[in-house]
Amino acid sequence: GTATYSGNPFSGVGLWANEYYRSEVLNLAVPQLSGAMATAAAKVADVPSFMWLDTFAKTPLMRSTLADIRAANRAGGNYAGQFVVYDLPDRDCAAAASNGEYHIDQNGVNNYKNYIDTIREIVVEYSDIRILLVIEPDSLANMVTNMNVAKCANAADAYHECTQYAIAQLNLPNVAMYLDAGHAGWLGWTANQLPAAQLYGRLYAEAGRPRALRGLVTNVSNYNGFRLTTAPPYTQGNAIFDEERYINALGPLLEQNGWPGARFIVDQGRSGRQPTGQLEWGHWCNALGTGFGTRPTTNTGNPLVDALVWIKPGGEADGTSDTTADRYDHFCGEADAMKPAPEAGTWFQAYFVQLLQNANPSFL
Ligand SMILES: O=[N+]([O-])c1ccc(O[C@@H]2O[C@H](CO)[C@@H](O[C@@H]3O[C@H](CO)[C@@H](O[C@@H]4O[C@H](CO)[C@@H](O)[C@H](O)[C@H]4O)[C@H](O)[C@H]3O)[C@H](O)[C@H]2O)cc1
Ligand SMILES: [Mg+2]
Repeated sequence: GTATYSGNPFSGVGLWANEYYRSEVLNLAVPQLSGAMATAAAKVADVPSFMWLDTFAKTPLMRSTLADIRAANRAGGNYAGQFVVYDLPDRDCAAAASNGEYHIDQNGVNNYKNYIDTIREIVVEYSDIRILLVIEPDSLANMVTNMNVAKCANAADAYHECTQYAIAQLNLPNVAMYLDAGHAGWLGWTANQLPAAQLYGRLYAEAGRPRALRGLVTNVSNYNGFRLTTAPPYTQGNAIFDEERYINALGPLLEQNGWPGARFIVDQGRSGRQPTGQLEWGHWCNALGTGFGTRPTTNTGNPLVDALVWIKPGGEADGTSDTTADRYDHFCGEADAMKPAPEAGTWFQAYFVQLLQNANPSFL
């Protein structure tokens, strides 16, 4: 069947447009639009994107999505599922907007292991389907650059233990995993490249070079171009001003630091407009001047890059702009952050409209 694979796990399968995002677009976005915008918006629902398992309560959605895919494959399809594993204890340790349900000082590591065990059960139940996994956005990248942040330093051991547990438990024949590696404006800085390569290489070796661990994913929930000819102004003279340059720099360092053959996928869901409206490269929250980007494809033009994909579902907020909220992060209050914005992960209609208006290729 489609499940087992060799080489690029994105080759030879169709990607699935899951019902969760389809429902947001068709039931939340489209009814607020009319005419050509409504017609264009409905097309977005057909673009395959990753489903975020950002709470334990959403794990049943993984099962229902895989049941949909099984039915489609039985009817002649050849679809794979795409999911984001995202529930570390003390999650998003350098920010506030996406803090999660589990806490290290409240049995968080054991809760996380139960979350992973649940996902493993579902993967085994659907061993007839190829399952493409992004593992824990923002976690390891924070271990590279934010050990000066108390919450990150305190979370380091738990992040390491939980990541190794996830890799081991999800190392299954129908799975391909990509570990989060920030983006060009994060780990692409010269000072960060080698420490990043050493951290990922060590993880890969410690994990025993698991077959299902295919490589790294970049630009999750960020807005960088994949292949630009002009450096955006906010890239501050960094020679690594797009994701391809970052990957071409990191790939060889991984080869030299214990991870030969690592491959990459890149989030392009919100990268269609370059330069974006960001005033600073580090302003990650609800950035102005962005658009839906390249539709998911394996036609990347780079042997290190398995696919360009949509990981952060465009239209779901990055964080609330309500300064009185528990999870308020000052980055969501910046001049280049769209306001008013709802809590991370909830529907942000004005942002969806911005992405649709600026989409490249256009949906209009
Ligand atoms: O001129 N120079 O030579 C020079 C050298 C070094 C410099 O330092 C670098 O500056 C960079 C900023 O330019 C920093 O990158 C930012 O780091 C933040 C985390 O700390 C990231 O935030 C995350 O973003 C995620 C979505 O991507 C959110 O989901 C998540 O919640 C959120 O926490 C930003 O993206 C990312 O852009 C680097 O760490 C820092 O090392 C700077 C200049
Ligand atoms: Mg985030």
